[in-house]
Amino acid sequence: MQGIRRQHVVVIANPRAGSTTAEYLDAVRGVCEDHADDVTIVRTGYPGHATELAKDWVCGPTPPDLLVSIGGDGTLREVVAGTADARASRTPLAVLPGGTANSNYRSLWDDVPWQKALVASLTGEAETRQLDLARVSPLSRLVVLGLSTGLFAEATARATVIPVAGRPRYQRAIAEALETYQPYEGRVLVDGVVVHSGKTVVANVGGSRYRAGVLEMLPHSVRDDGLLDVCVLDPSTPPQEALRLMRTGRHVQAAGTTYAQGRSITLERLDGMPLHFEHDGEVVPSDLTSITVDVLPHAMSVLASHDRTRG
Ligand SMILES: Nc1ncnc2c1ncn2[C@@H]1O[C@H](COP(=O)(O)OP(=O)(O)OP(=O)(O)O)[C@@H](O)[C@H]1O
Repeated sequence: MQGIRRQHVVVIANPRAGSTTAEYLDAVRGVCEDHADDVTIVRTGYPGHATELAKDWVCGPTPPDLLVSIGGDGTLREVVAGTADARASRTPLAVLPGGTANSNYRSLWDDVPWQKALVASLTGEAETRQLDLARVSPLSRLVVLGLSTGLFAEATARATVIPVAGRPRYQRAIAEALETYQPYEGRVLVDGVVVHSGKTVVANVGGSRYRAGVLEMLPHSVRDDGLLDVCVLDPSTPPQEALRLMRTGRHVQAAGTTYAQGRSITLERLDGMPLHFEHDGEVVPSDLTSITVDVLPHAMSVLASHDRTRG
């Protein structure tokens, strides 16, 4: 497999994502042209466009032999939504960073320089992994990276108006959210069994070990084990301290942390107020007080590093 040459590479790029610039896309084109006969770069024009483009390319008359997603975690979710139903196409998918948090990129490539990931994807040196996805019901939304409630949902909503580039934007958003945030009365069930009941600072289901690019929220998560990981924090450990520990995954040993794995995770808010949540970095408006996240085992085929440390 090593040293193959691609015939046609299609790059779907979100020019509105946090770090996708014209110069970056020119550089990507240059690297692709060293290893492929034909390179097409298509830019998204509106939210949801990446799903349409991905579906059209992989289901069309001339599918590429490599599809590349450039943008952040939201862009990748849109690309996967377009290709997951068309898996018969078997078009390999490569992920490059181009967003703000780029948590998927970190999880797949351990943040190596993008050139290394791209060359490995072009030449066949990368490993193909069949990652688990998840679906949120009753909304029927596909989740790639992970889903969270409480503090993280609040911070994600704030992040859109914070004029700071890159991962520090989410750090700032979380710090701001902490100033006014109140834990909610919640319950979490894993495969029908209650694992948490009471004050809830944040519940995170995934997916990726990382959220916001730097918080190792799910340090035990393996993305192709057919299971979802869930981590819930209550206020026993002050959230500021829990977030500090989370940078190295040590929050799982802290007081008030619940960590579990299963195929179906139900998140509830018990005080009658809507359960605010985000997934893949996008806040989902809804009046629901309860949602269930079900694993879709091995539903996403993606190229990744052989050398990643874990997950
Ligand atoms: N041409 C466009 N104009 C406006 N929005 C767009 C356009 N194309 C895509 N989008 C939207 O941009 C949003 C943000 O993209 P994305 O999440 O990839 O970047 P990010 O927020 O910078 O990165 P991350 O999710 O890694 O923090 C997506 O929700 C997508 O729907």
